[in-house]
Amino acid sequence: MLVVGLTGGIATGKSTVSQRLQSFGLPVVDADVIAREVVAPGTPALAKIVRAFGEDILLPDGALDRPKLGAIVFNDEAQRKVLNGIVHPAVWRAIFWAVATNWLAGKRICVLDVPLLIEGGLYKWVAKVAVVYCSPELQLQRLMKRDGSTVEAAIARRNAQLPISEKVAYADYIVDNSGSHQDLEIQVDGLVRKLYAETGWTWRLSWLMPPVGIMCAAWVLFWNSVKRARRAARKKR
Ligand SMILES: CC(C)(COP(=O)(O)OP(=O)(O)OC[C@H]1O[C@@H](n2cnc3c(N)ncnc32)[C@H](O)[C@@H]1O)[C@@H](O)C(=O)NCCC(=O)NCCS
Ligand SMILES: Nc1ncnc2c1ncn2[C@@H]1O[C@H](COP(=O)(O)OP(=O)(O)OP(=O)(O)O)[C@@H](O)[C@H]1O
Repeated sequence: MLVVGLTGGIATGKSTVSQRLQSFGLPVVDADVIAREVVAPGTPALAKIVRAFGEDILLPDGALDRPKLGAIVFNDEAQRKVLNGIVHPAVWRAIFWAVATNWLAGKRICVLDVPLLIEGGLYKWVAKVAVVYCSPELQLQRLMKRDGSTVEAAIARRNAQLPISEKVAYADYIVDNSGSHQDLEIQVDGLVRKLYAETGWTWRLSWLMPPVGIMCAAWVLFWNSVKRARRAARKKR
């Protein structure tokens, strides 16, 4: 399976690209969605956030007050590091399991949509890196329009990441999103063709993965039951 890291700067168009990739049937693992799931009410990560940032960081219904936490961490690097230290390990773990699941399901390609792919070092673990690019000025305009944010808030968010001009240095593929939505679609279609060409012939063996996965799971269950039986026998003696 070809694992592709999809990244870019904030609001350069990753989600728009990943929607198009999904329309071709490619599985996309979205780190932003995972980052929300791992801080849902009742999770260990949310408890740690409350310990670090105080009870005030929760809404009356117990959910995380995201705008409030955003206002803190996007204006204070030290606080952002604290939050990243809590949330990122859980996100990386969930991404690992999502990749493993797609692999066992015999998928030919798996795309990881991760805003902090470069900053977090995950780019070292993927076969190919695709960077969605647009100029910093256009990025700012799109960010303000999408989030209805002030120029100061948008700049603070943009500055919390490696500049897009530095991210492109890590790219195997650059998706230039400086034009219209239609221009972007043409580029993504080209990217999909290149990715399929990259998978070579080995993916043809991927139909083996589901039965192998089932056999592995059966083996784990069997081995656990053997261990349980041995423990029970030892207790009797
Ligand atoms: C600070 C939080 C609560 C703000 O939530 P909010 O709903 O306003 O933003 P959302 O999560 O939708 O993120 C929007 C974009 O901001 C950027 N961003 C988010 N977190 C970070 C961060 N820690 N550092 C730099 N950029 C970030 C990404 O480009 C992301 O796509 C939230 O972003 C968060 O929990 N961030 C830490 C987890 C993280 O790093 N997520 C990114 C994927 S790993
Ligand atoms: N080619 C384009 N022309 C005009 N607007 C665009 C274009 N591509 C994306 N946009 C808009 O720009 C905004 C940001 O795009 P998108 O949400 O896909 O970015 P993102 O990189 O996923 O952002 P984030 O890092 O916050 O997750 C959205 O409102 C989107 O509709």
